[in-house]
Amino acid sequence: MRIRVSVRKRPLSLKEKATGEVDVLQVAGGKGRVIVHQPKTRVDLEKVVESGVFEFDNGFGESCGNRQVYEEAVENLVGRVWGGCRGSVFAYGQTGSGKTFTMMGEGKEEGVTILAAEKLLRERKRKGREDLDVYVSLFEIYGGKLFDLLNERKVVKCLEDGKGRVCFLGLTEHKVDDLEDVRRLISEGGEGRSTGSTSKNDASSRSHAVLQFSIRKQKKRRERVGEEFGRLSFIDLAGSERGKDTDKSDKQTRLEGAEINTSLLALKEVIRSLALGSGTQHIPFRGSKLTQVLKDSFVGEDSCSVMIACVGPGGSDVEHTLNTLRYADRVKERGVDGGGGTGGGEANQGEEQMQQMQQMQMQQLRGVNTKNLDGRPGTAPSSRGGGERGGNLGRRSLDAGIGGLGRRSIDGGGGGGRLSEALERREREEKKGKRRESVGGGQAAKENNSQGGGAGADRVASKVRERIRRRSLGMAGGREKAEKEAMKLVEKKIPTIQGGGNKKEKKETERKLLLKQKGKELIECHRSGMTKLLAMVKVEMKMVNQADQNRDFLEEYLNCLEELVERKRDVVGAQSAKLQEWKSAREMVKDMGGREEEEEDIDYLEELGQEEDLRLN
Ligand SMILES: Nc1ncnc2c1ncn2[C@@H]1O[C@H](COP(=O)(O)OP(=O)(O)OP(=O)(O)O)[C@@H](O)[C@H]1O
Repeated sequence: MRIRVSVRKRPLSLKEKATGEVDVLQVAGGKGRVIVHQPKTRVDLEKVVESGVFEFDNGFGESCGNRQVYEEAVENLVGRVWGGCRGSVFAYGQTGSGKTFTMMGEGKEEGVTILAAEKLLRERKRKGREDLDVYVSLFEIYGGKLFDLLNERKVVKCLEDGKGRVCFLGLTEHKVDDLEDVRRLISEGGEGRSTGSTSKNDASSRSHAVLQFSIRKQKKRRERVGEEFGRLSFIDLAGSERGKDTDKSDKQTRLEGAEINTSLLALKEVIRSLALGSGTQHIPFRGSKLTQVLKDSFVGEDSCSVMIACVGPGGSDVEHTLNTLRYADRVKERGVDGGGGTGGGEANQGEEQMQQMQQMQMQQLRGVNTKNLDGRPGTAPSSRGGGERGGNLGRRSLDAGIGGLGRRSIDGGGGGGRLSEALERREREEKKGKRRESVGGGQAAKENNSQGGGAGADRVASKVRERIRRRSLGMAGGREKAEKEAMKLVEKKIPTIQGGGNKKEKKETERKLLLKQKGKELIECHRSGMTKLLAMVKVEMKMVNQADQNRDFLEEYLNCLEELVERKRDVVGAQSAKLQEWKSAREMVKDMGGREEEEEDIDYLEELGQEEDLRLN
């Protein structure tokens, strides 16, 4: 599996220009080098600009059209489909960053999907492959379900055949002979897509849209459809967003936002696992509908993918832009050959995987070839800073410009800065004799108490213990009450099941069931997150000890730490997405006059989430 990663910057919109937005993004001459300038005010009120440099396979500035994006990033993949390849092109980015514009086009600017269709149809003629037909299907993934956008939004099932290949039950495929057919189908399907409004985009796509071109052999007698020869999927992912972007939106939009983020995290997790593993590695394709659908594009020797990371240039979006670029950077680093795993059970990724990751980091470090802006071999690893206590690495005053900064200096340098600050703090605390252990989740803290677990970890552990105690008391003393409540719920459900309940009751019951389901998912997600964190803590302990004993290990240590922090963010991100889903479901129940039965648990989880955030920051 190979992933090419490109970045596309859109121009400032009229609205942004009117509000005086500053362009903080520079794409250097189509080479794939992207520079982000992030204005900041330091604690001493000095204004500084942190500049970060990222490198990708391609970079497209605001003056590049869709055709250039297509020719440089996608065309090659289209050609490979005629060799039987299963490929995918996916656009990732913040809401309003230009994903739909790039994929589907707008006005006279044709999207890369149309341009790819043009080549597919042209090649068919040129190669004289009239024995093969081109089919188009278009569906969206919304709320964990698939809807056929070319067949009145009928529900489609995503299954696997005996050979482990993904197939779509109930999805209509439309044979196309010319480009007009494709244009018509795309515009027809686009009308049925779920859209909503966020603070960043008035017509935001609230679903992942998947346009598939299937190359099929002509069907033989008795066959319903011809055998598939190759497949090319274009995925216009729903916008990644932060709670802030949807905080003024309605519950539905927030619930959608949480689901979108969950599936994007699952996609990242899949790519990460693919790059880590050999064939025996578990790949969590079942983490979301999106990853189940994309499975074919990621496994197998003939699979190939292109990611187009879309970014906005505005200063107010710089956090988003950095998030997108970091996500893309991870995909690029990970998206290498190998990754042939077909996915087994939903096993937890434990210590073994972390060790593999550690090894891989070291290998990467040995082969690292980072350049400074001027093209000279750089010193990025050391500029990541721990050894130099580089709290200010990657920071320059406005006058100083950006020259000479290492790659990913915001990410790396800033991270290094945080690390060195933390090290300094630790030293200070040690001197005062009140060093606090700052690693580990609740469970981990419990286990690590013998190693001097500090107040933060203790607090989490005591909360867990308190919760377990309260639970057990409730079970011992309140069984009767619980049974009564269960009966009440069943009684409420009976009229609905018998079809005799009124609409309101039915809705209320459905919402309560949804709330219960979301609660269950939240707790499962929390539990698996804790297991992952625990595995990470074990690796961290080893790393810290090694780095303490052997200073030569410091650079490897910093790289591993960076990876660990990223993984912890993912775990916390997944937990807060699930928490958000649960909260939206709870609000829906409250609206119907329902009671909050699990408030206590959630207060606890919210607090835990805040603890995690504190620990990561
Ligand atoms: N490269 C570009 N050139 C000119 N205008 C662009 C470009 N990219 C995006 N735009 C404009 O920006 C706006 C938002 O773009 P678009 O709808 O494609 O964003 P999106 O990433 O798909 O958002 P969402 O995830 O919310 O659906 C549109 O009005 C579009 O015309």
